[in-house]
Amino acid sequence: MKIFSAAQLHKADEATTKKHNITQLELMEHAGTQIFNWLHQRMQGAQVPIHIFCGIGNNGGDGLVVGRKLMEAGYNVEMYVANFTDKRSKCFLINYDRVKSSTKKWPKLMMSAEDFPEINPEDILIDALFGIGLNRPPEGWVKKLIQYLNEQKSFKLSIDIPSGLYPDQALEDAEAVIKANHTLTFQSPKLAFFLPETGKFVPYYEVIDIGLDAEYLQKTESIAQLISKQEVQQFYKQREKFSHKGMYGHALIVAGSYGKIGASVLSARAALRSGAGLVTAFVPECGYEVLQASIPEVMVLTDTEDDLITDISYDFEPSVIGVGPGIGTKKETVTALKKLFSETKVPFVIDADALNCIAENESVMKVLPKNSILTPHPGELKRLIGDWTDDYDKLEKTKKFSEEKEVIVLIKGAHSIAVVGKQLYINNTGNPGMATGGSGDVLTGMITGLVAQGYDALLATLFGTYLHGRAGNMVAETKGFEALIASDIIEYIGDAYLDLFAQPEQEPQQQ
Ligand SMILES: NC(=O)C1=CN([C@@H]2O[C@H](COP(=O)(O)OP(=O)(O)OC[C@H]3O[C@@H](n4cnc5c(N)ncnc54)[C@H](OP(=O)(O)O)[C@@H]3O)[C@@H](O)[C@H]2O)[C@@H](O)CC1
Ligand SMILES: [K+]
Repeated sequence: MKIFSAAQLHKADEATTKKHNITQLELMEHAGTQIFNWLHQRMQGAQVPIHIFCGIGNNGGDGLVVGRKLMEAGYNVEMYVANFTDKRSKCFLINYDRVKSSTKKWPKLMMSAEDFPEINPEDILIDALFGIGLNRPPEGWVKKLIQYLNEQKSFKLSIDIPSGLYPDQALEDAEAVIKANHTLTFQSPKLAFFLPETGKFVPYYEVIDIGLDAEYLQKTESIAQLISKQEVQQFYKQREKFSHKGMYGHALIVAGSYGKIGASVLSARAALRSGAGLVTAFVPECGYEVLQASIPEVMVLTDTEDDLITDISYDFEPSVIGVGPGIGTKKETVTALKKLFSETKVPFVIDADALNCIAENESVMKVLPKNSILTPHPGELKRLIGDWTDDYDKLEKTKKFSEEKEVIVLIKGAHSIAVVGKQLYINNTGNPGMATGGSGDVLTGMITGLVAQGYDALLATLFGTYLHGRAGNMVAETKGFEALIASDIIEYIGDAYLDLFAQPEQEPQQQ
């Protein structure tokens, strides 16, 4: 799904009204009606008090439409207008009048903190103060209003975006943003929903299709893409009946050091479970028995050193090399990596300590193979590209790094983001239970296993990240977040594949 900027959405709005000969007011009525339908379906006429807080722009206009519709349907509604300026939008004003003529009552005007209403914990709050037209942080009594609403225990529903948040710009005042329980957003999720500093204000959201011009949206290059099941279904390569293991590649996993041999076990097993035809693990001598005993399907090559990797040599042509988990950053390992990168012409998946070795040694950075897939967590990313001021600065710096080095960078996080030049692809699976040791080693193995099978670097990155998160979600369904460990993720890779094309269960037919 495409993620558009505020500017693009405003243009889409214009294109829609022009091309389809509908007015902005009709578009607003349609958008507000959809929010009303969403609420009505869930509330079924319940007389829970609903407080709607409207600004004076079009987001406020949406709030007025919702309020009018709810009142017409007999709900217990109170509407407030935060009159922070007199520059009210045209559609707001028309809807303001419509509220009066339909309900015989004006919304309550709020001019200062004295006008804040009393709210009970079981009441519902609807936030229509600011939408994507916010252009500076809320201040004064408006900021106080946001804080007052945040103090309430009531359920908070934001229209389009939690007020105070920019859709695609860094947050300036985290104290002036509605902490929404749920957000109903128009047409496209906003980039802010997926970034750590701003995503915390959007724990749950749903996209409401308000019918913006499909052709315009299709033609417009979005600022990012959200990768969900619908997208990854297209990536999947079906296996052919007359295929053999040689067709699914031979992955080499270079991982582990004394005390961290588990990392190589996790990566190698994950590469196998993802479908690599053959997997060989290259480990320090001390890892030999552990690997042979724990994964009989994996072949093992060992370094001459007992405790660490010092010289990576092998006697076959790997289709891909996954390198880094648990290897440490000792001088000898750095030298081995430099040699590997300069002498080998195969696709690489580079993770963990291999990334640290690159960041700490300019001579290794210089031989970083083009088209590699790098999978840093934020700490490793910082070592690679330097510090950033905010999430957007982080994305810009990563784009630059990706362009300069011609590599794919997967920034791991709650929503992992694959950066390929200027393009951003946002993963939509995973859960907080996956923040556990070894989870990244599993991902490295999975992406390596997919490249081995012939998926190109970008597809392998996106598909692997999706499956990793989906498998983690399936573990969480039975074990919860806390008990989830990295090995569990591997055990659910098969289920994650099956789930790609699983049909939803049919309700049993009534006799
Ligand atoms: N996309 C679509 O197709 C559709 C979009 N729709 C809806 O429109 C929304 C966007 O509406 P919008 O552009 O009128 O902006 P919105 O956020 O309501 O208000 C901004 C107003 O506040 C002001 N202002 C800004 N910052 C401020 C601050 N800190 N403190 C105080 N004032 C501040 C600013 O005025 P300024 O003072 O800068 O002149 C402006 O007047 C969108 O989110 C969605 O809900 C739907 O109707 C359906 C179709
Ligand atoms: K809002």
